[in-house]
Amino acid sequence: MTRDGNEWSVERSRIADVLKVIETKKEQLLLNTTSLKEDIIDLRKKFWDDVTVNFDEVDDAVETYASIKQQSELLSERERSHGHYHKNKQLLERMEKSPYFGRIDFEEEGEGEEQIYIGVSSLMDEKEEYFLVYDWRAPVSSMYYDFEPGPAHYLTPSGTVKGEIELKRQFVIENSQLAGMFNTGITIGDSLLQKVLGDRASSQMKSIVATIQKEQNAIIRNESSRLLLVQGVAGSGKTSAAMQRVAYLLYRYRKQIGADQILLFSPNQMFSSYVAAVLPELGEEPMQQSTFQEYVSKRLDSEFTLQTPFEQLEASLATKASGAGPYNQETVDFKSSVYYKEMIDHYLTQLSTNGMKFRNLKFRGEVVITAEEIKEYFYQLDPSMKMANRVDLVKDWLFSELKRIEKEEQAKDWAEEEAGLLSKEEYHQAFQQLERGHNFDEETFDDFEKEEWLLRNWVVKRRIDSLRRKVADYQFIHIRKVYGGMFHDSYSIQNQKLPKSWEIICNRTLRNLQQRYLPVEDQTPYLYLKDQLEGKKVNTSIRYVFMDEAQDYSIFQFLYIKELFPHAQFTLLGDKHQAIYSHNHGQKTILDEQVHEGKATKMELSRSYRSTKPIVDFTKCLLKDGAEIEAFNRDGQLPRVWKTERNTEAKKAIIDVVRSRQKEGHKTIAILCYSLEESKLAYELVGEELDAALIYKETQSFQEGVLILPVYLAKGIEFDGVVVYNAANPGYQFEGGHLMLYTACTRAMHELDIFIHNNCPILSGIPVELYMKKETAAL
Ligand SMILES: Nc1ncnc2c1ncn2[C@@H]1O[C@H](COP(=O)(O)OP(=O)(O)OP(=O)(O)O)[C@@H](O)[C@H]1O
Repeated sequence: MTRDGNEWSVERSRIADVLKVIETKKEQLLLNTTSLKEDIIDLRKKFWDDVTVNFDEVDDAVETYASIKQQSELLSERERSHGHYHKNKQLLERMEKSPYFGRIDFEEEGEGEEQIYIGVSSLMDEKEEYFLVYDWRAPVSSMYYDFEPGPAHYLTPSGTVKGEIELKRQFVIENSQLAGMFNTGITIGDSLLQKVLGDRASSQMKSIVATIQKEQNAIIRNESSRLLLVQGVAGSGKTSAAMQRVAYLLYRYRKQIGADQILLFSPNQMFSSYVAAVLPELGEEPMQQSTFQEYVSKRLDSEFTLQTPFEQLEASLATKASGAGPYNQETVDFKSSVYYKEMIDHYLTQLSTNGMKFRNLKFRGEVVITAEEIKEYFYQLDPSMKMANRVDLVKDWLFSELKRIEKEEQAKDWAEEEAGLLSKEEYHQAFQQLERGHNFDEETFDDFEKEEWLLRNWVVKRRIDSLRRKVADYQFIHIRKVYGGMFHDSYSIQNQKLPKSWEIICNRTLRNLQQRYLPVEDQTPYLYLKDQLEGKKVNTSIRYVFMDEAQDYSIFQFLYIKELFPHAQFTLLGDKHQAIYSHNHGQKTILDEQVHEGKATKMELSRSYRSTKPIVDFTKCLLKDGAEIEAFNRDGQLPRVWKTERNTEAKKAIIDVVRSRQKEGHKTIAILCYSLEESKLAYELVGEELDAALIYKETQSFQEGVLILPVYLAKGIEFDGVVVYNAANPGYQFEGGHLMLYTACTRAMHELDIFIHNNCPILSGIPVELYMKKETAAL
């Protein structure tokens, strides 16, 4: 299509018309907003003028309360509307720059043809009669992503609408100007995608609404599955699809759910900040985000020193790199399995008749209720009751016992003494608290005896309340000992297959518990046991849970998370080829359908969009079963493998390579290392000269420039150029190590440079025509 052709001028003039409507709507909105703003200021100023305040009689007080309530409701309604207007204004401003990106001409069976323009939000004409632009999430818009010209259909709540797409067109509208226009046959034409994917990396992920692919659209709009599994190769758009799916669900169920009812479990906080801008860009509130580790810390931090997943990984990387084999692998495998969960369930059945461990309750340094008494009470309760219910009955009994003890203590000498020795501040505090609790009338504090008695009560209560809090928090159960009970000789595990190194596992677990150290593999099982005894801490308000990088969760972790959100539908997205954590080497991941016993729907994405074709062709050869990976046809240079012998040589080579990438215009360049230790070495070698940032903690945020970081911290993120610091690190050669190298190389969008300081068997299997061998002398 030529730029001066008739079609161009028709589309240009339509854009101009739509922009006029947007302008008018903006003016209208501004007018309404101004008057609303004035209303709000006025209401705030005169808030008390319209309220009749009278507390003389009960009836007057009720009336006063009602009138305050009415006035504040009016104010908050106005404030809400103002927020709403503000959001609409932002959307209109966004649409002003680019009102739409697609068009389909659709002839519905038995009806005339309609031109459907599609954009980030819908827009009606000035009379609010017909749509100038349809929201990309509207049912009719789905055809844009799903069909080429020809027969097409879409689903509406009242049934399927069939018809024919006569034309499908894409637009590039930048700064209100038509910059490109393509009629397209296939789903979403290559030209636009080429353009989008050729752009530079950014510290914030972008939305992909204009170029969503058919297979991604199926994930985004899936409504039927309670458990959706998405296995997608590196760069296939899993995270992007997840973000658009959140936006879709917020639109589809806008009357039923809000952004605070959607939760994304992300791999780390750097990733969270990377994806945070996508939903606001689409005019939606961001969903809740958390890492599983944050949840675990909240629950167990006060009881244990917790190992972080990164510490666990580092420990395992260090032993692999030294050639000693995976650290602690059998323990990790065992404790991450469903089998271990079943073992805990079995243990719980035993606990219902014997073996529970309780703590003595101490008051002023003396035991007032012994662990033995608590145990006796517990085991005389009906054993057919759930453990958690029995524990609650014990709690109620303890509360009543504490009441009795409180009374007894009030009569003791220490209470009299302590009441007599209160400081001025304490006395004041006691007076205020007693006043609040209506424990005395005005005369009481003038009556010496009464006052003394009240103060005695107060000092006893103050002390016993801290004990009450402990009881309320179930601290009377010695969970650490209960958990450890499974690893004692006295516990007989019948008919259960245990790992070969069971004895070592037992000793190590008991030692850790004694030292109050909880490694990652014990954290979820410990919480699971704790919840079975104390009652589950479920969250019923969350309706959708997304788990990105799902291959990094153990089956046990997933089962646990699933129980935490009983009313939620789950979307798990991940890539089996990027499973770099200890618990999933060679094991089934939660992306396997079999793990979910036929209750999951699985979708696969095999096309990679992030990297250029030469990079994808190279990286897929790092995998044994990479043949299924398909590259999007975007041109680029072959990856380069640089061989350096000595550190001084490597230093110069890496600096030169990074500088030449910068000269080519690339802004984010990552030097990816095997471990944190290697990252520190790399930083020492080239950090200062390249003005690079060393990323060593997951809490650091993602920024432009040269970054030096371990591969596992770069998960889910992408860079213009990637430099692999040393692909010959022995750790990569170990079982699962090639997946780390694969993860590292697939972070590159445009350029990939790999350094090897030695021979590198892992690269020897890659056909030589897929990369350039470089000697450093060539620099
Ligand atoms: N349909 C699309 N249109 C435009 N860009 C896309 C599309 N799908 C994916 N991309 C781009 O491809 C890149 C990779 O996407 P994303 O990070 O969502 O993939 P991923 O599958 O989560 O990757 P990984 O598993 O490697 O972290 C991003 O830059 C994204 O914008």
